[in-house]
Amino acid sequence: MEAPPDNDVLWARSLHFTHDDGSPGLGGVSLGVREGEILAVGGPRGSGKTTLLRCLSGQVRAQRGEVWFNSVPVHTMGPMARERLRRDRFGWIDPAPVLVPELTVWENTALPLMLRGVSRRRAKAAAHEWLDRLDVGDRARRRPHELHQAERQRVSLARALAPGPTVLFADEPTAPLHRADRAHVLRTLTTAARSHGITVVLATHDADTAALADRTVSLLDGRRVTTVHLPPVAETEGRAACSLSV
Ligand SMILES: Nc1ncnc2c1ncn2[C@@H]1O[C@H](COP(=O)(O)OP(=O)(O)OP(=O)(O)O)[C@@H](O)[C@H]1O
Repeated sequence: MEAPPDNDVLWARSLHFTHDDGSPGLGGVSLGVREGEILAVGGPRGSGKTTLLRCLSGQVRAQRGEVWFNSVPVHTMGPMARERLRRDRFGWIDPAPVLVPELTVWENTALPLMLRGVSRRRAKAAAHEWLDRLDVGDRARRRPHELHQAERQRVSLARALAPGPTVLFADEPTAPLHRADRAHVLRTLTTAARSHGITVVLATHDADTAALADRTVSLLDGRRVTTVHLPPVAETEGRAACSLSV
């Protein structure tokens, strides 16, 4: 088994994933993610972005291929070890906010920290700090149903960032937000990640979102493709793009 390059925090080789019902998910994806990098995973709906993030974060195990985190093989870990890795080192943001309805906003935000053994007092302070940064500090004592969808998604971001994950996986994190909100939340997310040295793997089919990343890898039908922009040939033909499997 060949070990991954030292400067890649995440490294995957030839991931093949088929869903339980036989639907193809990934058809041999390889990639490396450098420490502190913000990597966008682009591609149209159904191209395999979510499946790739789930394999990289250890939520599911690819049937074939390898995933390494900081030179440790994830693909050979059992479910408990993968669960611990996700709890201690990774953060996850879903396209729609998933919060515990019975807990207040600050309790939701503090929860991952407390699960890692941080005291309630310190977890509360960190939660408030992140909620303020994401402009929802004034909602800290409310319950999720009292907030707008966009505010709930900001809380999800605060909850994912508060424990300072090594890698944050964000699956279309601004999908439920309006355009103006989207830009602000994304800037906050990328600025926070850069200033705290958090590596981000961001699934998106939105070019504006991908533009905030350091690099983009594109998927099509569960495989990596390279998008080539061709220069305009004639005024009437405009600009063209095509995708090549690699
Ligand atoms: N739980 C599942 N069971 C069966 N097939 C699935 C399941 N989840 C996804 N798929 C299929 O796997 C393929 C890849 O889906 P995936 O959600 O990874 O793509 P995506 O690029 O994230 O799409 P989207 O932008 O719509 O979220 C699609 O054909 C999809 O229909």
